[in-house]
Amino acid sequence: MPSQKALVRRPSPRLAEGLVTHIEREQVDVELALRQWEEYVEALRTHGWETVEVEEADDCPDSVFVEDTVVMFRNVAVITRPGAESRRAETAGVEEAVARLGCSVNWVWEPGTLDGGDVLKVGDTIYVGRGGRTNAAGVQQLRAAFEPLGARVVAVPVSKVLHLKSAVTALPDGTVIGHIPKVDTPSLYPRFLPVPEESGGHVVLLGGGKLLMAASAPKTAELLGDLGFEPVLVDIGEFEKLEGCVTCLSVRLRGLYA
Ligand SMILES: NC(=O)NCCC[C@H](N)C(=O)O
Repeated sequence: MPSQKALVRRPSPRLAEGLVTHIEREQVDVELALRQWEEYVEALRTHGWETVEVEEADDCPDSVFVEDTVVMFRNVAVITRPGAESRRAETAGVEEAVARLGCSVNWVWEPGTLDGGDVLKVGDTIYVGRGGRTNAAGVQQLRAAFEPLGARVVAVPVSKVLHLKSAVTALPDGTVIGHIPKVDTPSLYPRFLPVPEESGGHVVLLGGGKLLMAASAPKTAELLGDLGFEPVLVDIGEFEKLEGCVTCLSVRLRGLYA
């Protein structure tokens, strides 16, 4: 069976100070967040993923959103240069973790900025959101890293939400899903399915037809269940207060050369 590892990172005690850009700040309950994180990790494990914890970064409030710090394609990890300066210190621990797992490591360099939340892979197509956190140089550097490996990098504008994957993700059959009011250009995707809730646009593919989704999207879970998928719901309410989604709490590594 191919290696199925997922990187996760325990929330910082300073989580409540995490960045908020597009929504009103609400008080975060750090203890509840920790319990929600543990349940999220448990859901990954239950569905066949070996979780690997990146060393905690207690001084980085947003470090739990580990997806933003690294982008994987096959065995190659691109360590990002997060668009928010306050998040740049998060990358060192992630770099160490992926190197230890045997990944080939590459980097986004100044003046490039890129957040992993802006990168959506659908087969060999890599959509990259050009928005508040990812700039044109970041997009170019991602192209340079992954196109020689056989990927097609497609840049898409993001203006309504924090990251591309705050707007859209993809089902196992490649259909892109999103809540229309939050999606800049749905016509960019060859197959697009509108969903009734904003957080319904976020799915983590667990394998087979199983989809890890936020409990805040019950109508979308019903819609996708009715299409023959198996939603697995987790409550990530404390992370949603900081513009986090199910996708951003892990990085799945499927192409490890090990
Ligand atoms: N990929 C993601 O959706 N990441 C969420 C990051 C939330 C964090 N508070 C931030 O603003 O960077």
